[in-house]
Amino acid sequence: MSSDAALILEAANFAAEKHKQQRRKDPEKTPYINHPLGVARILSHEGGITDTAVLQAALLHDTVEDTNTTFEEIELHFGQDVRNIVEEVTDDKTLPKMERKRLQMEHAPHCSQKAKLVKLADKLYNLRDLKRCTPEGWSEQRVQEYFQWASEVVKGLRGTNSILEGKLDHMFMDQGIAV
Ligand SMILES: Nc1nc2c(ncn2[C@@H]2O[C@H](COP(=O)(O)OP(=O)(O)O)[C@@H](OP(=O)(O)OP(=O)(O)O)[C@H]2O)c(=O)[nH]1
Ligand SMILES: [Mn+2]
Repeated sequence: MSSDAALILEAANFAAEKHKQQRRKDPEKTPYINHPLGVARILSHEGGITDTAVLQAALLHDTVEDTNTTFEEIELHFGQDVRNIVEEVTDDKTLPKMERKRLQMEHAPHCSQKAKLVKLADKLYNLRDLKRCTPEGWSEQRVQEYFQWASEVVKGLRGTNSILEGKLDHMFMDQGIAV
């Protein structure tokens, strides 16, 4: 096996252990790990990304935000490059939700190219997931507001990967949002 494949599997396994108690918000209660795996897969299979640190960061991108994982732990296991990307895509969960949403819009244009790639794939996965089925307790209006907000964040991520941006644009247009 190539050493890059081994590094990627190590990140997948780390994320699986960290997210093991967590489920998605869909009625089926899909295991949460499906999301980071899908985000990494979008980058490799759709975006053409082969950068190992980006694929590892995609697998790990919600571990600090949503589990007891620390940035130090990420750095120890996966190095500073991966830690930096994960740090850039992690929301501060101690802030109120509206503030977190506003900060994502504000920070997006200032992210590194590697962090922008993870953010584009994260949004693409979540929007597809919203189309697949509505999370429990979400109204149609909340779904539409998520699309609207995501389109604002994606505006700040443009010029990074034309394939992913094109697919996101199709989703926004499909939803009646001008891009
Ligand atoms: N579409 C969808 N999303 C789900 C589902 N289960 C969990 N999520 C997660 O919910 C988040 C979006 O829901 P919100 O209500 O807007 O945000 P919050 O969970 O952070 O409060 C995303 O977090 P995130 O990945 O950190 O991205 P971001 O949207 O916060 O940038 C997404 O991964 C599901 O079944 N469908
Ligand atoms: Mn995510």
